[in-house]
Amino acid sequence: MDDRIISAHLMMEDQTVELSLRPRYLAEYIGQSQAKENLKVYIEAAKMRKEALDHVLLYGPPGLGKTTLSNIIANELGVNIRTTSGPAIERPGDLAAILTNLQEGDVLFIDEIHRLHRTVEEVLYPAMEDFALDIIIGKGPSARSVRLDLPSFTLIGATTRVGLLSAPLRDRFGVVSRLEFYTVDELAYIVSRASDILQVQIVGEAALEIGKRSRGTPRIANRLLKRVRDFAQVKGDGIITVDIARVALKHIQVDDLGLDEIDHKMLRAIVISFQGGPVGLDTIAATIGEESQTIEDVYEPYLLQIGFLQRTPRGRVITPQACDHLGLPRPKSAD
Ligand SMILES: Nc1ncnc2c1ncn2[C@@H]1O[C@H](COP(=O)(O)OP(=O)(O)OP(=O)(O)O)[C@@H](O)[C@H]1O
Repeated sequence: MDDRIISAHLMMEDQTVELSLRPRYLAEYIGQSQAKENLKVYIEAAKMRKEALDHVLLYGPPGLGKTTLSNIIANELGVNIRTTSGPAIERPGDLAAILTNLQEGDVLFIDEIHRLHRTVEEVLYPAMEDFALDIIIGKGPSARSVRLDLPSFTLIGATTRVGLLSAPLRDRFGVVSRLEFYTVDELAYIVSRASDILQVQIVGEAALEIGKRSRGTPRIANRLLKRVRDFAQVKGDGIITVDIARVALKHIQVDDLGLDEIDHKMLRAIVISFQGGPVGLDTIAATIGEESQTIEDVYEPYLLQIGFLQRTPRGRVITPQACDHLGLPRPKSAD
Protein backbone atom coordinates (compact mmCIF):
# COMPACT_ATOMS: atom_id res chain seq x y z
CA MET A 1 0.00 0.00 0.00
CA ASP A 2 1.32 3.34 -1.07
CA ASP A 3 0.68 5.55 1.96
CA ARG A 4 3.60 7.95 1.86
CA ILE A 5 2.77 11.56 2.63
CA ILE A 6 4.46 12.58 -0.60
CA SER A 7 2.55 9.98 -2.62
CA ALA A 8 0.84 11.50 -5.65
CA HIS A 9 -1.82 8.78 -5.51
CA LEU A 10 -5.26 9.62 -4.26
CA MET A 11 -5.78 8.53 -0.66
CA MET A 12 -9.04 8.11 1.24
CA GLU A 13 -8.32 11.17 3.39
CA ASP A 14 -7.85 13.34 0.30
CA GLN A 15 -11.24 12.68 -1.16
CA THR A 16 -13.57 15.02 0.70
CA VAL A 17 -11.07 17.85 0.78
CA GLU A 18 -10.19 17.42 -2.90
CA LEU A 19 -13.79 17.85 -3.91
CA SER A 20 -14.01 21.23 -2.21
CA LEU A 21 -10.62 22.34 -3.53
CA ARG A 22 -11.18 21.31 -7.11
CA PRO A 23 -11.29 24.30 -9.46
CA ARG A 24 -14.42 24.33 -11.63
CA TYR A 25 -13.47 26.68 -14.45
CA LEU A 26 -10.44 26.98 -16.71
CA ALA A 27 -9.74 30.42 -15.25
CA GLU A 28 -9.34 28.86 -11.79
CA TYR A 29 -7.10 26.09 -13.07
CA ILE A 30 -3.59 27.21 -12.29
CA GLY A 31 -0.60 26.51 -14.54
CA GLN A 32 -0.51 24.08 -17.49
CA SER A 33 -0.75 27.12 -19.72
CA GLN A 34 -0.03 25.25 -22.93
CA ALA A 35 -2.76 22.65 -22.40
CA LYS A 36 -5.15 25.26 -21.06
CA GLU A 37 -4.74 27.79 -23.87
CA ASN A 38 -5.27 25.16 -26.54
CA LEU A 39 -8.27 23.64 -24.80
CA LYS A 40 -9.84 27.07 -24.41
CA VAL A 41 -9.81 27.51 -28.19
CA TYR A 42 -11.09 24.00 -28.92
CA ILE A 43 -13.90 24.33 -26.37
CA GLU A 44 -14.92 27.71 -27.77
CA ALA A 45 -14.89 26.37 -31.33
CA ALA A 46 -16.91 23.27 -30.43
CA LYS A 47 -19.48 25.45 -28.69
CA MET A 48 -19.72 27.79 -31.69
CA ARG A 49 -20.24 24.84 -34.03
CA LYS A 50 -22.63 23.21 -31.55
CA GLU A 51 -20.64 20.02 -31.91
CA ALA A 52 -19.04 17.66 -29.43
CA LEU A 53 -15.44 18.53 -28.60
CA ASP A 54 -12.86 16.29 -30.25
CA HIS A 55 -11.63 13.38 -28.10
CA VAL A 56 -8.94 14.42 -25.62
CA LEU A 57 -6.06 12.39 -24.21
CA LEU A 58 -4.43 13.76 -21.03
CA TYR A 59 -1.25 12.17 -19.83
CA GLY A 60 1.36 12.76 -17.16
CA PRO A 61 2.30 11.65 -13.64
CA PRO A 62 -0.48 11.16 -11.05
CA GLY A 63 -1.93 14.07 -9.09
CA LEU A 64 -1.26 16.76 -11.71
CA GLY A 65 -4.93 17.47 -12.30
CA LYS A 66 -6.15 15.22 -15.10
CA THR A 67 -9.45 14.45 -13.37
CA THR A 68 -9.86 18.10 -12.40
CA LEU A 69 -9.23 19.28 -15.96
CA SER A 70 -11.71 16.76 -17.37
CA ASN A 71 -14.43 18.01 -15.06
CA ILE A 72 -13.60 21.58 -16.03
CA ILE A 73 -13.85 20.73 -19.74
CA ALA A 74 -17.34 19.29 -19.23
CA ASN A 75 -18.31 22.27 -17.11
CA GLU A 76 -17.05 24.77 -19.68
CA LEU A 77 -18.86 22.90 -22.43
CA GLY A 78 -22.03 22.88 -20.31
CA VAL A 79 -22.47 19.11 -20.59
CA ASN A 80 -22.63 16.16 -18.21
CA ILE A 81 -19.59 14.09 -17.39
CA ARG A 82 -19.68 10.35 -16.87
CA THR A 83 -16.60 9.06 -15.04
CA THR A 84 -15.17 5.57 -15.14
CA SER A 85 -11.80 3.87 -15.40
CA GLY A 86 -10.06 1.34 -17.63
CA PRO A 87 -10.06 -1.55 -15.15
CA ALA A 88 -13.69 -0.88 -14.10
CA ILE A 89 -14.98 -1.68 -17.59
CA GLU A 90 -14.63 -5.43 -17.60
CA ARG A 91 -16.65 -6.49 -20.64
CA PRO A 92 -17.61 -4.92 -23.97
CA GLY A 93 -21.21 -4.95 -22.74
CA ASP A 94 -20.27 -2.70 -19.81
CA LEU A 95 -18.91 -0.09 -22.19
CA ALA A 96 -21.91 -0.45 -24.50
CA ALA A 97 -24.20 0.26 -21.53
CA ILE A 98 -22.26 3.41 -20.65
CA LEU A 99 -22.17 4.65 -24.25
CA THR A 100 -25.87 4.13 -24.90
CA ASN A 101 -26.70 6.11 -21.77
CA LEU A 102 -24.78 9.21 -22.86
CA GLN A 103 -26.58 12.30 -24.04
CA GLU A 104 -25.68 14.43 -27.03
CA GLY A 105 -22.35 16.25 -26.39
CA ASP A 106 -21.61 14.54 -23.05
CA VAL A 107 -18.09 13.88 -21.81
CA LEU A 108 -17.08 10.32 -21.02
CA PHE A 109 -14.00 10.33 -18.79
CA ILE A 110 -11.97 7.12 -18.68
CA ASP A 111 -9.17 7.25 -16.13
CA GLU A 112 -6.26 4.82 -16.49
CA ILE A 113 -7.30 4.27 -20.08
CA HIS A 114 -4.13 2.24 -20.72
CA ARG A 115 -5.71 -0.52 -18.63
CA LEU A 116 -8.71 -1.09 -20.90
CA HIS A 117 -9.17 -4.68 -22.02
CA ARG A 118 -8.47 -5.25 -25.69
CA THR A 119 -12.01 -6.51 -26.35
CA VAL A 120 -13.43 -3.36 -24.74
CA GLU A 121 -11.04 -1.17 -26.69
CA GLU A 122 -12.37 -2.58 -29.95
CA VAL A 123 -15.87 -1.40 -29.06
CA LEU A 124 -14.43 2.04 -28.48
CA TYR A 125 -12.95 2.46 -31.99
CA PRO A 126 -16.23 2.82 -33.97
CA ALA A 127 -17.74 4.70 -31.04
CA MET A 128 -14.97 7.30 -31.17
CA GLU A 129 -14.78 7.48 -34.94
CA ASP A 130 -18.36 7.21 -36.13
CA PHE A 131 -20.38 7.48 -32.90
CA ALA A 132 -21.61 3.98 -33.56
CA LEU A 133 -21.74 0.67 -31.77
CA ASP A 134 -21.30 -2.56 -33.69
CA ILE A 135 -23.25 -5.34 -32.05
CA ILE A 136 -22.92 -8.97 -33.06
CA ILE A 137 -26.22 -10.80 -32.98
CA GLY A 138 -26.30 -14.58 -32.95
CA LYS A 139 -23.45 -17.05 -33.05
CA GLY A 140 -21.55 -19.06 -35.62
CA PRO A 141 -22.35 -18.80 -39.34
CA SER A 142 -25.65 -17.01 -38.76
CA ALA A 143 -24.04 -14.25 -36.67
CA ARG A 144 -24.44 -10.76 -38.09
CA SER A 145 -23.33 -7.34 -37.11
CA VAL A 146 -25.81 -4.57 -36.44
CA ARG A 147 -24.75 -0.93 -36.20
CA LEU A 148 -26.35 1.23 -33.54
CA ASP A 149 -26.06 5.00 -33.62
CA LEU A 150 -24.75 6.74 -30.52
CA PRO A 151 -25.09 10.37 -29.53
CA SER A 152 -21.96 12.35 -30.38
CA PHE A 153 -19.77 12.61 -27.28
CA THR A 154 -16.27 13.54 -26.18
CA LEU A 155 -14.05 10.85 -24.78
CA ILE A 156 -11.43 12.14 -22.36
CA GLY A 157 -8.83 9.52 -21.60
CA ALA A 158 -6.32 9.98 -18.78
CA THR A 159 -3.18 7.97 -18.31
CA THR A 160 0.10 8.01 -16.45
CA ARG A 161 1.59 5.65 -19.03
CA VAL A 162 0.94 6.90 -22.52
CA GLY A 163 3.50 4.45 -23.91
CA LEU A 164 1.21 1.55 -23.02
CA LEU A 165 -1.64 2.83 -25.19
CA SER A 166 -2.14 0.90 -28.40
CA ALA A 167 -1.44 2.90 -31.56
CA PRO A 168 -5.01 2.61 -32.93
CA LEU A 169 -6.43 3.99 -29.69
CA ARG A 170 -3.89 6.80 -29.42
CA ASP A 171 -4.50 7.81 -33.04
CA ARG A 172 -8.20 8.33 -32.40
CA PHE A 173 -7.63 11.24 -30.04
CA GLY A 174 -7.73 14.61 -31.82
CA VAL A 175 -6.28 16.49 -28.85
CA VAL A 176 -3.32 15.07 -26.95
CA SER A 177 -2.05 17.04 -23.96
CA ARG A 178 0.79 16.27 -21.66
CA LEU A 179 0.44 17.71 -18.17
CA GLU A 180 3.67 19.05 -16.72
CA PHE A 181 4.94 19.29 -13.17
CA TYR A 182 3.96 22.63 -11.61
CA THR A 183 6.44 25.34 -10.70
CA VAL A 184 6.99 26.33 -7.06
CA ASP A 185 5.15 29.63 -7.63
CA GLU A 186 2.16 27.85 -9.15
CA LEU A 187 2.07 25.42 -6.24
CA ALA A 188 2.32 28.27 -3.75
CA TYR A 189 -0.65 29.85 -5.48
CA ILE A 190 -2.58 26.56 -5.29
CA VAL A 191 -1.74 26.34 -1.56
CA SER A 192 -2.92 29.93 -0.95
CA ARG A 193 -6.13 29.31 -2.86
CA ALA A 194 -6.75 26.08 -0.92
CA SER A 195 -6.08 27.90 2.37
CA ASP A 196 -8.74 30.46 1.47
CA ILE A 197 -11.24 27.72 0.78
CA LEU A 198 -10.33 25.90 4.00
CA GLN A 199 -10.42 29.24 5.85
CA VAL A 200 -6.89 28.98 7.20
CA GLN A 201 -4.62 31.99 7.32
CA ILE A 202 -1.25 31.44 5.68
CA VAL A 203 1.62 33.82 5.03
CA GLY A 204 3.06 34.00 1.51
CA GLU A 205 6.43 32.63 2.49
CA ALA A 206 4.84 29.59 4.14
CA ALA A 207 2.84 28.86 0.99
CA LEU A 208 6.10 28.99 -0.97
CA GLU A 209 7.74 26.65 1.55
CA ILE A 210 4.95 24.10 1.06
CA GLY A 211 5.08 24.64 -2.71
CA LYS A 212 8.80 23.91 -2.76
CA ARG A 213 8.27 20.57 -1.09
CA SER A 214 5.28 19.37 -3.12
CA ARG A 215 7.17 17.60 -5.91
CA GLY A 216 5.55 19.69 -8.60
CA THR A 217 2.19 18.09 -7.72
CA PRO A 218 -1.00 19.88 -6.55
CA ARG A 219 -2.36 16.80 -4.82
CA ILE A 220 0.74 16.66 -2.61
CA ALA A 221 0.59 20.43 -2.01
CA ASN A 222 -2.98 20.15 -0.73
CA ARG A 223 -2.09 17.20 1.48
CA LEU A 224 0.94 18.92 3.00
CA LEU A 225 -1.18 22.00 3.63
CA LYS A 226 -3.67 19.94 5.66
CA ARG A 227 -0.92 18.47 7.81
CA VAL A 228 0.74 21.84 8.34
CA ARG A 229 -2.66 23.30 9.28
CA ASP A 230 -2.89 20.74 12.10
CA PHE A 231 0.47 21.85 13.45
CA ALA A 232 -0.55 25.51 13.21
CA GLN A 233 -3.67 24.77 15.24
CA VAL A 234 -2.00 22.69 17.94
CA LYS A 235 1.45 24.29 18.20
CA GLY A 236 0.61 27.84 17.14
CA ASP A 237 -2.38 30.16 16.99
CA GLY A 238 -3.88 28.70 13.83
CA ILE A 239 -1.96 30.93 11.42
CA ILE A 240 0.47 29.15 9.15
CA THR A 241 3.73 31.03 9.43
CA VAL A 242 6.91 29.98 7.70
CA ASP A 243 8.34 28.72 11.01
CA ILE A 244 5.29 26.57 11.69
CA ALA A 245 5.44 25.25 8.12
CA ARG A 246 9.12 24.33 8.49
CA VAL A 247 8.61 22.63 11.87
CA ALA A 248 5.62 20.66 10.58
CA LEU A 249 7.38 19.55 7.41
CA LYS A 250 10.39 18.50 9.45
CA HIS A 251 8.14 16.41 11.69
CA ILE A 252 6.51 14.69 8.75
CA GLN A 253 9.96 14.08 7.29
CA VAL A 254 9.63 15.83 3.98
CA ASP A 255 12.89 17.54 3.10
CA ASP A 256 13.30 20.91 1.43
CA LEU A 257 12.97 19.39 -2.04
CA GLY A 258 9.98 17.24 -1.14
CA LEU A 259 11.91 14.01 -0.72
CA ASP A 260 10.94 11.61 2.06
CA GLU A 261 12.73 8.77 3.83
CA ILE A 262 12.09 6.29 1.04
CA ASP A 263 13.51 8.60 -1.62
CA HIS A 264 16.57 9.02 0.57
CA LYS A 265 16.82 5.28 1.09
CA MET A 266 16.57 4.64 -2.64
CA LEU A 267 19.08 7.27 -3.67
CA ARG A 268 21.46 6.23 -0.90
CA ALA A 269 21.23 2.58 -1.97
CA ILE A 270 22.18 3.54 -5.53
CA VAL A 271 25.22 5.47 -4.26
CA ILE A 272 26.37 3.07 -1.58
CA SER A 273 25.35 -0.42 -2.72
CA PHE A 274 25.65 0.12 -6.47
CA GLN A 275 28.47 2.68 -6.70
CA GLY A 276 26.14 5.25 -8.26
CA GLY A 277 24.74 2.89 -10.92
CA PRO A 278 23.80 2.04 -13.55
CA VAL A 279 21.45 -0.26 -11.70
CA GLY A 280 18.23 -1.87 -12.95
CA LEU A 281 14.86 -0.73 -11.65
CA ASP A 282 13.95 -4.19 -10.37
CA THR A 283 17.15 -4.38 -8.37
CA ILE A 284 16.47 -0.99 -6.79
CA ALA A 285 12.90 -2.05 -6.03
CA ALA A 286 14.04 -5.29 -4.37
CA THR A 287 16.65 -3.43 -2.34
CA ILE A 288 14.23 -0.95 -0.83
CA GLY A 289 11.15 -3.20 -0.76
CA GLU A 290 8.94 -1.18 -3.12
CA GLU A 291 7.22 -2.25 -6.33
CA SER A 292 9.10 -1.41 -9.53
CA GLN A 293 5.98 -0.03 -11.13
CA THR A 294 5.29 2.33 -8.24
CA ILE A 295 8.84 3.60 -8.39
CA GLU A 296 8.67 4.06 -12.15
CA ASP A 297 5.25 5.73 -12.31
CA VAL A 298 5.08 7.71 -9.13
CA TYR A 299 8.46 8.47 -7.56
CA GLU A 300 11.01 8.38 -10.31
CA PRO A 301 9.47 11.02 -12.64
CA TYR A 302 10.07 13.74 -10.07
CA LEU A 303 13.62 12.54 -9.32
CA LEU A 304 14.32 12.59 -13.06
CA GLN A 305 12.71 16.01 -13.37
CA ILE A 306 14.91 17.58 -10.68
CA GLY A 307 17.98 15.95 -12.19
CA PHE A 308 18.72 13.53 -9.33
CA LEU A 309 18.48 10.40 -11.45
CA GLN A 310 19.21 9.61 -15.04
CA ARG A 311 17.80 6.79 -17.09
CA THR A 312 20.29 4.98 -19.27
CA PRO A 313 19.87 1.82 -21.34
CA ARG A 314 21.76 -0.04 -18.62
CA GLY A 315 19.74 1.26 -15.69
CA ARG A 316 19.43 4.23 -13.35
CA VAL A 317 22.41 6.43 -12.57
CA ILE A 318 22.73 8.90 -9.70
CA THR A 319 23.79 12.48 -10.47
CA PRO A 320 26.30 14.72 -8.65
CA GLN A 321 23.41 17.00 -7.52
CA ALA A 322 21.72 14.07 -5.77
CA CYS A 323 24.94 13.10 -3.97
CA ASP A 324 25.43 16.71 -2.86
CA HIS A 325 21.86 16.90 -1.58
CA LEU A 326 22.30 13.67 0.39
CA GLY A 327 25.68 14.79 1.70
CA LEU A 328 27.38 11.74 0.22
CA PRO A 329 30.65 11.65 -1.73
CA ARG A 330 30.11 11.52 -5.49
CA PRO A 331 30.87 8.08 -6.88
CA LYS A 332 33.06 7.98 -10.01
CA SER A 333 30.05 7.33 -12.26
CA ALA A 334 28.39 10.53 -11.06
CA ASP A 335 31.28 12.86 -11.90
N1 LIG B 1 -4.28 23.32 -11.92
C1 LIG B 1 -4.77 23.18 -10.69
N2 LIG B 1 -5.09 24.26 -9.97
C2 LIG B 1 -5.54 24.12 -8.71
N3 LIG B 1 -5.70 22.93 -8.07
C3 LIG B 1 -5.41 21.83 -8.75
C4 LIG B 1 -4.93 21.90 -10.09
N4 LIG B 1 -4.72 20.64 -10.53
C5 LIG B 1 -5.03 19.83 -9.51
N5 LIG B 1 -5.44 20.54 -8.46
C6 LIG B 1 -5.78 20.00 -7.15
O1 LIG B 1 -5.14 18.74 -7.00
C7 LIG B 1 -6.06 17.72 -6.71
C8 LIG B 1 -5.66 16.48 -7.53
O2 LIG B 1 -5.99 16.64 -8.85
P1 LIG B 1 -6.64 15.49 -9.74
O3 LIG B 1 -7.45 14.57 -8.91
O4 LIG B 1 -7.30 16.13 -10.87
O5 LIG B 1 -5.32 14.76 -10.20
P2 LIG B 1 -5.13 13.67 -11.34
O6 LIG B 1 -3.95 14.09 -12.19
O7 LIG B 1 -6.37 13.37 -12.02
O8 LIG B 1 -4.68 12.47 -10.51
P3 LIG B 1 -4.86 10.98 -10.91
O9 LIG B 1 -3.76 10.75 -11.87
O10 LIG B 1 -4.67 10.30 -9.58
O11 LIG B 1 -6.23 10.84 -11.49
C9 LIG B 1 -7.43 18.31 -7.04
O12 LIG B 1 -8.40 18.00 -6.11
C10 LIG B 1 -7.24 19.80 -7.00
O13 LIG B 1 -7.61 20.31 -5.74
